[in-house]
Amino acid sequence: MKPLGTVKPTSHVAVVGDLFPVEQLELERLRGKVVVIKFGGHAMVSQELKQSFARDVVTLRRAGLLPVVVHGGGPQISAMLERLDLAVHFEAGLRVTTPEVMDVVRMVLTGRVQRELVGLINAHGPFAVGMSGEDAHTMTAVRRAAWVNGEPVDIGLVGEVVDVNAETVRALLEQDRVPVISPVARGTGGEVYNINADLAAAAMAVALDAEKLVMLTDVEGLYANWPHSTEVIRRATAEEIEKLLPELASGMLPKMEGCLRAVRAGVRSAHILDGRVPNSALRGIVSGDAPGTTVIPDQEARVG
Ligand SMILES: Nc1ncnc2c1ncn2[C@@H]1O[C@H](COP(=O)(O)OP(=O)(O)O)[C@@H](O)[C@H]1O
Ligand SMILES: CC(=O)N[C@@H](CCC(=O)OP(=O)(O)O)C(=O)O
Repeated sequence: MKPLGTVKPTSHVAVVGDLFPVEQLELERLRGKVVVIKFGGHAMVSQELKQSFARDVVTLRRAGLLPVVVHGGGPQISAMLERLDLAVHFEAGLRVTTPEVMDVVRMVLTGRVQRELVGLINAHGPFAVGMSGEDAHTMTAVRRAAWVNGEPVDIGLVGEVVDVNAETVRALLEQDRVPVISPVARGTGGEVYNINADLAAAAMAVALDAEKLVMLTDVEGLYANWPHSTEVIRRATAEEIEKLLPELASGMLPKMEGCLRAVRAGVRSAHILDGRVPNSALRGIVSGDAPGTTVIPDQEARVG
């Protein structure tokens, strides 16, 4: 198989010229490397932000990086469930997913959110190809519980990714495409599972041996002692995040678990970025000192 690093960079777009020299250097360093970008549903708050995200992805691709998008859509699923008079219920940040809810999850994620992002990216050229984790056995999952106060709670058709077949994604990258992946997975018996998008992005980053995993959300980063304070933890090791996990609530729990798993499994760094800020994906990826929260492997902290 052709190494992914041989994909030729195409021409830069204007915004690359606006980067600081140190950012240009980082962009150069990341050429041919995979960056997995998780675009959270809470960061998709306006058309301008979605368009800015799409432009960033195309800029990265044109600069020779290999961006892979894993999208969320939690608020969009909840809005549709409410319209359909179906219950919206989470346990430890994971949606309780009945078979009826699963139909809505699949419909909203793959049929709507993914289609919209693909359309926005492709306004710049034929880059994006949408796919679901179900396609070509890309993500295989087993049913999982949520852990609440140390006890397992049944949350229905929610899966844990146990295998990623990244060949289809790699083939798309080799063709200069940008894969846009919905967090839905297939079970070994053909059943369909709802996967938290942060954990799906982390599994994809590990399988693709990504250089960076970035997660765009609706806060500046991981707050210490939230909700009492909004002081952002700027940098933490995997070990430090592991200690914090039991204190974390709602959507931040799977996000930090995803960052932890990714850096423990070889991804060089994981970042929580404020997706409400235009160009946050591009700036966060090329900045030497990314805004938000950066999670690094334990050994890196010992070295540096
Ligand atoms: N320690 C924390 N720091 C920051 N946000 C937190 C923290 N704990 C919980 N949260 C919540 O997590 C939310 C982000 O997760 P989530 O709602 O799942 O967003 P997304 O759709 O981007 O995945 C924040 O809006 C905030 O309400
Ligand atoms: C199991 C589980 O909770 N799945 C999520 C999938 C979407 C998601 O994670 O979207 P965000 O990243 O926007 O939160 C859900 O149903 O909301």
